[in-house]
Amino acid sequence: HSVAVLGAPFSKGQKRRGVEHGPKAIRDAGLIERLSNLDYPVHDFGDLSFQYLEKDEPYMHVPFPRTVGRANKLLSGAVRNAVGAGHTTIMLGGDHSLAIGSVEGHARQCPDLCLIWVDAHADINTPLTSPSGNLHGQSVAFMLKELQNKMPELPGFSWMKPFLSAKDLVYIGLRDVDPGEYDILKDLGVQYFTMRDIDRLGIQRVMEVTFDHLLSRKQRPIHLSFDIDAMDPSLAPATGTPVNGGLTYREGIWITEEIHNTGLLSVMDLVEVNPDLGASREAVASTASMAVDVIASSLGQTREG
Ligand SMILES: N[C@](CCCC[B-](O)(O)O)(CCN1CCCCC1)C(=O)O
Ligand SMILES: [Mn+2]
Ligand SMILES: [Mn+2]
Repeated sequence: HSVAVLGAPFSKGQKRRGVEHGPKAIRDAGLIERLSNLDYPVHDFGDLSFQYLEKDEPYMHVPFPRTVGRANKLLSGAVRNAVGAGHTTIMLGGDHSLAIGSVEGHARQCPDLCLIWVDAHADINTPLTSPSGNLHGQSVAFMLKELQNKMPELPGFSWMKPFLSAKDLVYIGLRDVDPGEYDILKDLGVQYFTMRDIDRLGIQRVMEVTFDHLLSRKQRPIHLSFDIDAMDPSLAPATGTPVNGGLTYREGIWITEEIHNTGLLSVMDLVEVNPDLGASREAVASTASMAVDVIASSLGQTREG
């Protein structure tokens, strides 16, 4: 079937400028050409245009709630339409707050989806536990039904309600988890693999256990939300919250090859590429190239020809 590419140039889920240029950096690294070499039609939907609301006072210590909420409402509709049209959909961020709209829109079309979150961070703070207030560190908390009694009514988010169960989520690559997030992960019994777990088990076993956890009872659509900061900063330096000790190139590509081989990938986010944060043009180019390799591998590019 066909692939849709959707650019989401948005940055208000966090405070560092530049991540809104992520989609352009990934495209400039040759994404469309690389996908066209694979054997299905590619539809580039271009970039969404987001409204930046001028009057958008913080709620508690959460900045830009209305702007982030509105952006995700728009993105939700776009992803829902792309999936509904039969496309495997690639959302290019932009910061990780965009996963709220991407996964929500996907879930409206595919309510039985499961979510694989590849990231150095859990992004599961509530507004009450968040150390920064930044919504890119809270995306998963907005999705989970089990957390709705812990979530305040944020202005800008009345268009959605939680839609995901904790058992339908697996994390891979965690290495910078806040205390409040750790408590939530333990309380909810979320399945997660830290970089230490990957060192102990190896990435092949991690993927076997991930698919057993998510797919053994029944096959269903996969939403892959891939934060480029899951990769080691030596491979993806141009990102807002780099953390040492990340995935090797081969671990990252093993993850995406195995997800492709399930035949169940339905929507993928590739977020947090910030071309303004590379120390050199080479650093930006290697980060964007890493993003293209992750996406192409998720869509069937192989290392064996
Ligand atoms: N957990 C953090 C980082 C969120 C990163 C979002 B992502 O994954 O999309 O890039 C805070 C991390 N931590 C705060 C204390 C000092 C060290 C960093 C937060 O701000 O919630
Ligand atoms: Mn993230
Ligand atoms: Mn991250």
